Amino acid sequence: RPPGPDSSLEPYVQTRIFKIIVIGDSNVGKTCLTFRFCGGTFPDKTEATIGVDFREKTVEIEGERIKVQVWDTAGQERFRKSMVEHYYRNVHAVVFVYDVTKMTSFTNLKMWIEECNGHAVPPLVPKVLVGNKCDLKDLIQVPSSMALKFADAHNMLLFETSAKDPKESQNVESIFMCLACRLKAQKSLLYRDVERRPGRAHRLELTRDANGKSACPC
Ligand SMILES: Nc1nc2c(ncn2[C@@H]2O[C@H](COP(=O)(O)OP(=O)(O)OP(=O)(O)O)[C@@H](O)[C@H]2O)c(=O)[nH]1
Ligand SMILES: [Mg+2]
Repeated sequence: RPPGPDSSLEPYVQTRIFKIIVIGDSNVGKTCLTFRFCGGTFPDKTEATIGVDFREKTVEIEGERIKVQVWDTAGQERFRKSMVEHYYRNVHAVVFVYDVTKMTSFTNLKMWIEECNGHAVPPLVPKVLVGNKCDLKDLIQVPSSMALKFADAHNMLLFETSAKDPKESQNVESIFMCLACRLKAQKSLLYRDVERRPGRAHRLELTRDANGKSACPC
């Protein structure tokens, strides 16, 4: 049967892209965490990131394919200064990382949050806190209770992870999946899509409704 007028009502499937930036001191493990999420492995050797490295992974949430675009940023000031504006432009979510074995990487979070706030990131943009290198149990300097208090005060979820330990890979996955779920649930992104592509919003909405209940892991 040739396609009739009804074919225009078929749900329009478009892969949405969520831009998630990973921020924090140099050496806390941002590159390793993003590698673990996007590639599934722990890199043997890393160099300090210069500017930004992009990694991405397509995930499926409630039947919708979503491209999670991870921006692995540089922690060293000299490698990031010309890039900062690009990091924060149209960002959908922010991951702040510290190293549980290095107190200064935790106390510096204040500075990273200030930088983020200084770039007019809307309050609706979800932010999470990640304490990395939990496999180094004997070297822990930042107690969970302290990190939790900080996360609460800043309205963020806390994830304690290890990019290195394969047994923790599920935890690393849940950082990004949790954010992707929250973003998917946010109507504002839908409206942003509407602005860019007039006429297609209705079909996107149909896709959402058809998928029923949330499969969010958090
Ligand atoms: N034990 C342990 N080491 C880790 C872990 N994650 C990263 N590392 C090590 O920490 C060092 C720094 O990791 P990177 O991922 O390059 O750090 P970064 O935050 O990207 O650093 P910049 O790019 O300079 O901002 C490397 O030697 C990693 O092997 C972890 O979960 N456990
Ligand atoms: Mg790096």
